[in-house]
Amino acid sequence: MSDDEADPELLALLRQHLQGKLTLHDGPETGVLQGAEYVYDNAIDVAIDMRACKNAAAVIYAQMQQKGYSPATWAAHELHPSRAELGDDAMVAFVFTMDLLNFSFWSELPEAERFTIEYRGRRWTGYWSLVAALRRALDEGIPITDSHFWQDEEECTLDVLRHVFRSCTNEEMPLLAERLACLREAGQVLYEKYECHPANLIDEANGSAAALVNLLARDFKCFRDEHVFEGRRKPIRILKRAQILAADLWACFEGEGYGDFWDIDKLTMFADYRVPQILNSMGCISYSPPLSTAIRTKRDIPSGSNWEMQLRACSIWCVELIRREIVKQNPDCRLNAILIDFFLYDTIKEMEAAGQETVPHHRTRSIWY
Ligand SMILES: Nc1nc2c(c(CN[C@H]3C=C[C@H](O)[C@@H]3O)cn2[C@@H]2O[C@H](COP(=O)(O)O)[C@@H](O)[C@H]2O)c(=O)[nH]1
Repeated sequence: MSDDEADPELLALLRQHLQGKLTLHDGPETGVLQGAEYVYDNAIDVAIDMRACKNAAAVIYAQMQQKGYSPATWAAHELHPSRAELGDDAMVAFVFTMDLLNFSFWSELPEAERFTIEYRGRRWTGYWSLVAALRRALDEGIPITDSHFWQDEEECTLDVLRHVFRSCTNEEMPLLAERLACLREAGQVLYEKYECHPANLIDEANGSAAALVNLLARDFKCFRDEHVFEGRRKPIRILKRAQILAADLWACFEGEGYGDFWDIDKLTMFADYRVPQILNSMGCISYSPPLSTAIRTKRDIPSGSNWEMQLRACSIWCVELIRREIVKQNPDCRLNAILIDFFLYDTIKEMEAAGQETVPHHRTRSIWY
């Protein structure tokens, strides 16, 4: 075919698109948003306040504009390593390891006694303690981001992991044995299916964030964050760490190379224990009296329970409604659920640091978030 003859198949696709018959954004779906809406439609303990969401949309958008929120915000955090520092493949391995273990840092101990990592002369807690511990391990020559190491039962032992995550207080990192199990499983799957390199997983997703999320949920039990809701045959997919892994890659590679996903806007908010907290403090979601009491008295809310599923799924749906409201109020804006989520997480952490938390976050201990 000479250069000036267009490919008939391409012409047919173009014709369908122009006739509105083909949304070029077809492609893999994760099903997370649909499941979140289903739970919201059947929730009785969590409600969404549309007026508060409209107000929140305006406030969030204004502050995100003012702070210039963009994928580059990720690398702006002083503790996140940069691509330049690590190189692309080591950066992928770091982000993969980080989001494999990115769960359950909360503690009931006072600030001075809770699990804390000392690194570069500072004390890091919560999510940042994970980032600090991984960087400290690499500085110490421990190959904590190498999947061969994860599989080596002589080298990568629970005691070595205790050393990697040693606290400068008496409290051990929560769920340490579970974290070792995640590393072991991921090492095994990467060995069996992806020649030991997470970068091969990204290549397999072929530029689709939804496909990457689905591959993670399909091949790794420890990423398969899905739970039965009210006996429904199909489990509800939340996939928080699988989604935040795709989002962190997109952000740290600023949408290029290993972070280049054509469907990145399909990802939803990451249902953790911090964003529901700020949504509740902004009045966007509210709780039934029993659930509200359970959260305010810091009672354990079991993983996969009806209350917990409502909390997580309604938060996902609430952020989607805020996102739609932001787009309605600012038609040309390019914000997606990821950047709104990152902003909400960072904001509640600033509020926590300033002692301005008005409601506690909910207490669920699990490997999912
Ligand atoms: N939804 C959502 N959840 C997030 C994050 C992050 C950090 N992301 C960084 C990357 C870009 C952003 O700008 C952030 O700087 C951690 N988490 C989750 O929160 C919990 C940790 O809470 P705490 O113990 O208080 O630090 C735990 O479940 C963890 O998985 C986020 O962004 N969104």
